[in-house]
Amino acid sequence: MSDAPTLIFDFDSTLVGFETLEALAELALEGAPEAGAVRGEIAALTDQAMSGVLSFDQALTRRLTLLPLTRDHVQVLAEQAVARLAPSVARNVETLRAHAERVVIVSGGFREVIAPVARHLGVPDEQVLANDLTYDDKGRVTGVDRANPLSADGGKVTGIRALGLSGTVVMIGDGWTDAEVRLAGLADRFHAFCEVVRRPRVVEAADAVAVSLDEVLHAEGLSGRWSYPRSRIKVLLLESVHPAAVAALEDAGYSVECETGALDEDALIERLKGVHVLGLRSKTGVSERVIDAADRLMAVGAFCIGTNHIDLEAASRRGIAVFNAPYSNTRSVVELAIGLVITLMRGVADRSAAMHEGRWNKSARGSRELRGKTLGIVGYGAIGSQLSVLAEALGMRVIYHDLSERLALGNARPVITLDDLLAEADVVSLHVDGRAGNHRLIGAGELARMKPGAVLINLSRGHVVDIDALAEVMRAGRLGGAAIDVFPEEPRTNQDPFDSPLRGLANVILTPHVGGSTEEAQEAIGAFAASRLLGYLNRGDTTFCVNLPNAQLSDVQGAHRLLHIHQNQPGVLAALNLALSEAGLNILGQHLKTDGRTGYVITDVDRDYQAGALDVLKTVPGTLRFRALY
Ligand SMILES: NC(=O)c1ccc[n+]([C@@H]2O[C@H](COP(=O)([O-])OP(=O)(O)OC[C@H]3O[C@@H](n4cnc5c(N)ncnc54)[C@H](O)[C@@H]3O)[C@@H](O)[C@H]2O)c1
Ligand SMILES: O=C(O)[C@H](O)COP(=O)(O)O
Repeated sequence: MSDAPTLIFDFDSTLVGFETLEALAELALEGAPEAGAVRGEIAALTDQAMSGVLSFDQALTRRLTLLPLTRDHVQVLAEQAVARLAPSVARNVETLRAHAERVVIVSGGFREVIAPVARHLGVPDEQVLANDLTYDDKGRVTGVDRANPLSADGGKVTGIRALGLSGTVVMIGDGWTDAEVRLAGLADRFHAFCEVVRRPRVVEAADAVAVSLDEVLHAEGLSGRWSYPRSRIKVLLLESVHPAAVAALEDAGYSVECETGALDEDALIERLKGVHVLGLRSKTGVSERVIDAADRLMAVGAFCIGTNHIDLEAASRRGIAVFNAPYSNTRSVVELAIGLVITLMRGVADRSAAMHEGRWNKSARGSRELRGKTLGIVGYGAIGSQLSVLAEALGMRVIYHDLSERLALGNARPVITLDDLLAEADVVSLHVDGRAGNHRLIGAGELARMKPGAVLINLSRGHVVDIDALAEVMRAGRLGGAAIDVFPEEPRTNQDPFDSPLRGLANVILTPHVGGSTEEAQEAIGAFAASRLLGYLNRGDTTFCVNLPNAQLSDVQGAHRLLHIHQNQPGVLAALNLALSEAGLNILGQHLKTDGRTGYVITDVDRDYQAGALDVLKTVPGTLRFRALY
């Protein structure tokens, strides 16, 4: 520990995510009519002091004068302080505790607010340099103890100098007074800490810029909670992935960038440079070319059910894990399917359109109840089987056809062939997956086999129905109606035009791929897919991964975790363990999961090994990807 650096932390906007005086202003001015204006003045004074354009002493005095502060306000903030640590500090508490004897907190803020945080981190009292508030006999704040050097300009420099620190000293903070410690020669390095606030003048004066504590710990050779600073792991989310996902990934410390629309192949290749994790929905294709061009990609999150637009084989070959959200929008699709059955069987869409054009057409002709009618479900997976339950509850008879053996729910009845289903159903609803073999599963021949007047619904994938053939059948009036939500070619963004031979046809409902687009579903997908990605990034957990062997893993405890993805070929595990043993690593636990093409070995090892010992694992024949977590 003796050659470890001393870390000097600023408090406000560094260890915690707030500025003390601004937070106290919130408490002291609650409900006051002038609150907004006073808070604004305080924030401006803080900023001027932290950027070095106003002296610290002046800023402190003027801010205290503006506030009717009491001991109670200070105590309330003190009680909140530990819960308001900056995110990267909160996740590195253990590391800071382990290093606490070489941690100093220096702040122009107040000891009463800092003390609980210092205690939480195990930092001894004598290593906390801060101002002491003074009170009158009614508990009102009168100012700060002027005998304390921290109350004056240059107070941090004076306080740190008085400590007489030896060895390497590292200053970490967001303000100009922190930069001054380095400029006074009292620190060997200054990290401008920008997780909470970024001040250009401070950044310019810094030796390094850190958007998280992970970065600082990594740069200073102190093991943080993770092997690689999370903020350097770039996540790119396309197609307006729900903010819940953005928040979850950012809260965990990763750097997230978002785009609203989908990207074409060339644009995606360009945009993926340096990206570790890609998130998308159904519109962005991830081809083999994209996978091969990606220089850092380790995981793809499909924030939807379908993964047919991602080359899973190519991803497996590169050891890139692909996740989806298989159940989060199931119910939304089913509800829309039910709505479409009723809407088609009553001709609601055309009647509504006529009314909007000023035409009144009251008639029962062609309108039918769904009670007692036969619903034919093609693809009895998650959506198909859920639809079966709801349709029966509405009085429909349900038959289904699936390539695999599926449990019949309620009174639903399996039929062996698609043709049998088409011949019997009044409503045909398609819920097959997007595999290539389902291309034009419903073409002219299948449409001809449907009962005259029956209706067709496609909420699965656009390539499943031959759209030209369907348009012809609808024009000929052979079918009663059709509702199509998915198309062979779909616009990438809401600004792009849409065209289809189905436009303008009677009792044909066209929806812009919104089967799963409900607020509930999108939020659930955002949370679920982000949790899968985080499980993989943080623990190596591959539960619900669609292209690599699934391994459910707990957090790494007291060990380093080595994740090795390889081609499933004989001898890899033996070679890996030989390499581990030759590198002097002590295995604490090991799992091997394989599927037809890939193997995944998770090895927890004792933390006591030589730096560089792990490099040899990348050379084990068959290795596709290797990473270490600690
Ligand atoms: N419109 C939307 O917004 C939307 C939303 C969610 C899902 N989807 C799509 O809905 C479809 C179904 O989703 P899911 O979650 O139920 O999938 P799933 O994988 O649970 O079920 C698909 C079922 O189809 C069966 N199947 C595949 N090909 C078949 C064929 N040719 N004949 C008969 N059965 C076949 C499979 O065996 C499986 O049981 C997928 O294509 C998915 O991408 C669309
Ligand atoms: O696969 C899915 O879940 C659906 O097709 C929904 O896709 P979307 O996220 O692009 O709406």
